Amino acid sequence: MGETNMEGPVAILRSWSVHTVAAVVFVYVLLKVFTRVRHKSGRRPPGPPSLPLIGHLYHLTQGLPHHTLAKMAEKYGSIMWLDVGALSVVVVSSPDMAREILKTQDHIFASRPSGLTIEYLFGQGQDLLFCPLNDHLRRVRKVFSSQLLSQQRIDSFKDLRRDMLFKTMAKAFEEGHANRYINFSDVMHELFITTTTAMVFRRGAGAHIQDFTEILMEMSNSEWFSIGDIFPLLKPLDLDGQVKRLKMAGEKSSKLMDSIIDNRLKEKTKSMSYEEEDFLDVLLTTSGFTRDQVKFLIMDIVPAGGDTTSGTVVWGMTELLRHPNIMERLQSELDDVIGKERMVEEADLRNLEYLQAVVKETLRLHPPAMLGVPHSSTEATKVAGYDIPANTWVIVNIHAISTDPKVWENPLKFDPSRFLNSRIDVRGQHYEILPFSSGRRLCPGMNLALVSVAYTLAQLVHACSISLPEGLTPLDVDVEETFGLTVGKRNPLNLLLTRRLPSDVYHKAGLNGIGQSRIPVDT
Ligand code: HEM
Repeated sequence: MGETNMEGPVAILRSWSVHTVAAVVFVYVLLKVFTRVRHKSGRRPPGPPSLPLIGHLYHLTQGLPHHTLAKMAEKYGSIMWLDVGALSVVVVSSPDMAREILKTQDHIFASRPSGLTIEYLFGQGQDLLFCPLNDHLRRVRKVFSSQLLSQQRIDSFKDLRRDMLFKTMAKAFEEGHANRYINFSDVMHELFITTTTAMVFRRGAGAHIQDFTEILMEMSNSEWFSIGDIFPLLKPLDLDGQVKRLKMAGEKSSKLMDSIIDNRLKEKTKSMSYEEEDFLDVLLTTSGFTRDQVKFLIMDIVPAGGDTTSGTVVWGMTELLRHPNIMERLQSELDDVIGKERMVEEADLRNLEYLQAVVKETLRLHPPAMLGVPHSSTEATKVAGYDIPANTWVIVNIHAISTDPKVWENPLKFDPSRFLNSRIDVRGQHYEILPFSSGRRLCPGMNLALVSVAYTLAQLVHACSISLPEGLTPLDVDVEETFGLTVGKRNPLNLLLTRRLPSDVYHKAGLNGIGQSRIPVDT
């Protein structure tokens, strides 16, 4: 997902007219009264001093929010209270607090806040990502785990993942052969968006990929919250133009999805085998989903699965290039287990212990969703002795937890060996590291993501010689971040990829020479 403009609301505040200011003062007075009533009952968690009207919004616009909030937690504690306009937000930053939210009181905190993005793009949460805690959520999650993202289904896309990666590698070799560097972040982004889209529409997506990608870009430029969410009484004024933008994106995506669904329904799909079914087939044949719900669910999958996975591969490669000794150790493991006479297959992954440690360490230091996805409380409750009202937003600072010096030795050091012979895993059972979160909202794409990241990194490190642009050393590879719905690498990672294995190995694997890989799907 793209970079979110966290300064948006602040820029808008600067450009308000006299009428707007009058409206704001009115709202402020109302809010003051409202806040007093709201705060009267109960003991709130500690938090920094807040500014009139905007509350703590100011703090969230300073620097990268996951770092800012982690710093604030050092001062105010592992459970903090923030007022962002009319929104009440609790931020938790320790394994114990995460366990309380995601396990002990998961039945209360597993809902989602509402907001304009959710209202206009996802039919008030009829998708999965933004669905509140209700029967629809339980039903959708069941379909995702038992059918859409079951292990059997993930395996059925094995050849697709391999062919897409081979196609990408063939193109990169062609560039490498001509001594041209590739922008690795862009190449991985394209690989995972196209692979995920191809899983959704295995057949007939080609003509729509461009339109689909444009809509996704518009969606990923949306903010979690807009002026209308922060100050609900200003919603009708649409000061940041968010409602207009979201309405347009919603209509565009609905039209596109209608034409794709109409075409699909015209096809005869009855004789199809399990291996040929794509996500769209599964959703259309699962009884009980309305056409709109199918559309919203499809619009969840590509953004949720594409940028997170590609971002993890980019961060993994970045860290390997910064640490040549770790890269060498991984290469030796691959050469020992696979040899140099064939390419990596997904079945090999379980035998690659150091590779798995590299993936875990990458997800510890660079979880793509550093602040997860906001949860919301369905009823008033107590956490650590503090009173948390119903409808409070809850943010789990995944980054703060997995770099907490009380939990991790040398927390900022990239050191995969900390996971060798360790019982700690990234699958939501250990609250010290929660890249996929935990509990009722645990990422349903976790198994797919883990196999995709491990396979891609293994294949690239084993089958490619990877060089930095001339004159650059490992010390020049930076880890500067952007903040958005996912946290990406700010500066491009330019790389030269050439072949590392004997030529006939690529030929035997179907990676037919330079730039001539077979193209398996109609994308
Ligand atoms: C490295 C890759 C990935 C990471 C780190 C990741 C992480 C996350 C996180 C932190 C959440 C929020 C959980 C919560 O609210 O507590 C989430 C939700 C979700 N993810 Fe992933 N994800 C990844 C890949 C994927 C993939 C490949 C898919 C699907 C193809 C996917 C689909 C979803 C969906 C649909 C949700 C919403 C679940 C719900 O609200 O109940 N994710 N993911």
